[in-house]
Amino acid sequence: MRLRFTKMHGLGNDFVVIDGISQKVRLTPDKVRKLSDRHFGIGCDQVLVVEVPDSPEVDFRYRIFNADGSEVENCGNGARCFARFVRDRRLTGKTDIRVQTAGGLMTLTVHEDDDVSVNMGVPVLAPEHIPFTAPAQAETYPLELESRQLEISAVSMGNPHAVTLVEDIDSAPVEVLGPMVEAHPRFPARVNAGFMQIVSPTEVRLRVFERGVGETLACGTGACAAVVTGRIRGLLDERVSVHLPGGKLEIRWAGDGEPVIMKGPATNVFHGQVKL
Ligand SMILES: N[C@@H](CCC[C@H](N)C(=O)O)C(=O)O
Repeated sequence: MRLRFTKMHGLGNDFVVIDGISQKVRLTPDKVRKLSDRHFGIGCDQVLVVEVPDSPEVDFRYRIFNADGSEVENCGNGARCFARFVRDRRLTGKTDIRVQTAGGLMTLTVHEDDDVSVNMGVPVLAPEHIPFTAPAQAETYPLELESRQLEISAVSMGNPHAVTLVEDIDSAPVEVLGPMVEAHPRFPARVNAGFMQIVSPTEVRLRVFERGVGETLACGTGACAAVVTGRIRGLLDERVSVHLPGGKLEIRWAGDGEPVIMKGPATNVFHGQVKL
């Protein structure tokens, strides 16, 4: 099977994006791992597949696969790249695009400057829906690791996130704690592990150890989750700049019951064909 693809990235969180409308795409976890491999494949954090939606009320469905082959519910940077992909390939002429993912519906807006805004939906805090094992919903939860206890906040942005506050993001042991949090038994579907340094009420620094990938240069849903948890803890304002290793995202959250809005870039790298 030969597939046309586009390599894209959102702040260095990189994707192989495949048009599953004009070509037949049958991905297995093994094929996703091959495409994602940085030595023997194209290399990416996630593979995204654009498909015809189930309902005429939305414009597209897009599916998200982590580099380890697992299919997941949501991807913020991927959503922005998806929006640019369907516009650039003229799969739609709309500037407001409605898309269905395994995590729910999203609306994306492509701006004149090519940045994309995404309505990421209302964050979910009920532990059983994250999913996270806890006796009751709380702002923070103690999480026992082998060597120490962390104080985490937990939220779903369609996909699960645990966020820990750190003093200094540069020296935070993300590569050690990240895998322990990701695989913690209290997160039955595993979890994306974010580490956030608060710089001011309008500015944070963030590193994310992503479920199914490892540490990435940026995580869109992770940035939304970090701002939601920081707001709930009374540490952040409504509009926050999130500085990730790969660049900056603007996140807005008005609070309880409101959707999170994310704005940032989406970049084409190259087009190609691959034999699977
Ligand atoms: N990079 C993404 C998140 C991708 C999915 C995540 N690894 C998961 O397993 O939930 C983003 O920008 O949000």
